[in-house]
Formats: sequence, structure tokens, C-alpha cells
Amino acid sequence: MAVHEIKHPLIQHKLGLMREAGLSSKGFRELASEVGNLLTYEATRDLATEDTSITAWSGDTINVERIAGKKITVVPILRAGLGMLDGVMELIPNAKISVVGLYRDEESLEPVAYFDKVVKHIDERTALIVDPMLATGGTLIATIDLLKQKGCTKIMGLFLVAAPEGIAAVTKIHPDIEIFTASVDEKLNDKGYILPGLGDAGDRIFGTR
Ligand SMILES: O=P(O)(O)OC[C@H]1O[C@H](OP(=O)(O)OP(=O)(O)O)[C@H](O)[C@@H]1O
Ligand SMILES: O=c1cc[nH]c(=O)[nH]1
Ligand SMILES: [Mg+2]
Repeated sequence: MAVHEIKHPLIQHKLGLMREAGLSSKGFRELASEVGNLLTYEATRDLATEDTSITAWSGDTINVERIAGKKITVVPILRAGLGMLDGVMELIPNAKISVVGLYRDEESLEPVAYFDKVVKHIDERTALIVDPMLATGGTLIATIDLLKQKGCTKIMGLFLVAAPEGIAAVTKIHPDIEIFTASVDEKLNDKGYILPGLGDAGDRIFGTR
């Protein structure tokens, strides 16, 4: 699996602010969206473009570049993925959205699926999964399984923070996907939380701590 840890100063600054325990839910949500936006910029860097002929302001016919071929479906994983969604959609406003709902059982750490509404013809689209946290990798593996079962062949993921253990687990099963993250952190603790991490991202975004 290709892992891109984006060391851009804006991303690192914003992620550092998010690590502060005293940050408000409003502040955390705003920063999650902003980092989501910046990660989207990086993840779309290699999208293919094609020349399109247009009439310019001068009346001349000129060629401009347009995104070519496969289009994108953004896949926010409920709940916490919603916190990054606005920032992602700001850059790719015409992307279709495929919502997937999974939570991680607090005892077993196994993902529990409870919702999915995926766009039609997903086989013709690149899926851009959006979730703040990649911890054990169980949630991401289950999401990729679901997307592949529905015919999706090109899958990328955006994560604020990823744990080495989760990256290794996903790589074993789905080596063909590509992820973009603001940080590959140190490790998981004995409860499956990422260290130094962000804590429970869903609770911090929704204020349910
Ligand atoms: O890699 P994993 O070990 O599977 O953990 C990662 C998942 O845990 C969090 O969601 P959570 O289960 O807290 O659900 P929520 O978004 O509803 O809070 C997070 O947003 C990921 O979806
Ligand atoms: O550190 C973690 C791990 C899983 N889910 C979270 O929200 N945070
Ligand atoms: Mg949560």
C-alpha cells in the first residue's frame, strides 16, 4: 500500500493545534475540515487531465485542461468522517458522495457496519475514503471490502492520523490502495487508541465526550 505522509507546514501546524487536549469541539471540527481540504489537494495531484477546446474571452478557440476519465466518489465513514467532508467537497464539489456507516466495538475493536448508500456505477469512479483515524485498520479493511464487492477498483483514503499497526494490517489484505495522511503516528495503546493521536475523533467532532 502506498502511504503518503504529507509534511506540508500548513498541515503540520493545523494537526499540532488538533493535538491540544483543551481545543474546543468547534475548533477541532474546523481544523479537521481544513486538513481534509489540504489532504484532498495532495491526493488529487496526479489526476489525469485532457485538453478541451473552448471559446475564450477574446473569441479565440483555445485548449484548456479538464479532469479526464474516471470521476470521484467521496466516501465519508460515519460518524467521524463527516468532520472532514466539507473541506474535501470544497475542492471537488461535483464529486458524488457514498456514505458508509461503521463503528468500532469498544471491547473487541472489531468494526460493526450499520449503513451504506453507495453511488451507482461505482466501478467507473475512484473512491476517496475519508476518515480522521486509521487505528487497527479494521474499519478501513471493511470499507474497502464493501467498495470492492460493489465493483470499485481504484481506492484512495484520507486520514488525519494513521497508526503503523493499521497500515500493516491494511497492506496485508489490500496492498493496491493508496492513502494520504497528515501523520503516521507512533503506535496504538492497549485500548486501540493512537498515540500520540487525537483521542476519540468522533467524540471531539460531535461534542459527545
Ligand atoms: O482502525 P480502527 O481500529 O477500525 O478504528 C478507526 C475507526 O474508529 C473511529 O470511529 P469510531 O468507531 O469511533 O466511530 P464514530 O466515528 O462513530 O465515532 C474512526 O473514525 C475510524 O472509523
Ligand atoms: O485513536 C483513535 C482510534 C480509533 N478511533 C479514534 O477516534 N481514535
Ligand atoms: Mg468514535
